[in-house]
Amino acid sequence: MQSDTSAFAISREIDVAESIRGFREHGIVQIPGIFEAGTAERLHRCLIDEVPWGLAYELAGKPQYLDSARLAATAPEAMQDIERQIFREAAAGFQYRYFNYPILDAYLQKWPNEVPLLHAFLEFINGPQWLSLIRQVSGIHELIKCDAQASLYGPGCFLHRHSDAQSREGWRIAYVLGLTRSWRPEYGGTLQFLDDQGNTTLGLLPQFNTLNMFAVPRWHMVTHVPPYAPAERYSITGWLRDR
Ligand SMILES: O=C(O)CCC(=O)C(=O)O
Ligand SMILES: [Fe+2]
Repeated sequence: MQSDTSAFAISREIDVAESIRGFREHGIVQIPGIFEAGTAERLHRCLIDEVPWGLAYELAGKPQYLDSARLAATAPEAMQDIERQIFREAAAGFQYRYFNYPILDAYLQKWPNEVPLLHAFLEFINGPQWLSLIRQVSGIHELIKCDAQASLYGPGCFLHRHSDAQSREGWRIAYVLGLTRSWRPEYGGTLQFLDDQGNTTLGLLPQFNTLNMFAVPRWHMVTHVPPYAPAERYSITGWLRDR
């Protein structure tokens, strides 16, 4: 831990009591205006300008990652092949396709194209201020750490229904820090919660400087972004863990 985390300021205007009530009642809560405006702005600009996005998807149940260098070096025909495989598996079962930057992996493995602001952010959300806010809102006092990835959903991106059931890894809460401006429901990218029958129980539109957090396991997905969407859905997401 050695980054400068002073770039990050949690808003003093959060309605903590209302957030506690919401989480207790629904296991899901949305906190608008979570950071001071300058913090959100800086993170947003970083995602737009500085992140070397790679492509995340699965093949035969195994996570795949084409990092930004390999993505740029993959010939169009080879890329079409990959996209066909992604679609084939999407039609048959679980699949996802979105751009991401795995902040924790990059941090631990000291990636050469590291993004210093995101590494500082990872340290900040593992610091006392952030963890105590999340413990307070969730009532889960055993939370000890938090991982993070930056994600970008543009046209053709989606994340199929899953529940984040990884209690052996210590996953207790999933969070999504929305850093998306001017989104419309027609652009997809909605974080949908589902019941056991697959009915949508709640859909959250991408927002700017808004924190979604929910107890896991719980069925959820990110809806497909159509080819005509003129915007990109940016967020930082991860899980809060008790081990
Ligand atoms: O981006 C989102 O809204 C949710 C992401 C998610 O569910 C996941 O990464 O497991
Ligand atoms: Fe998830």
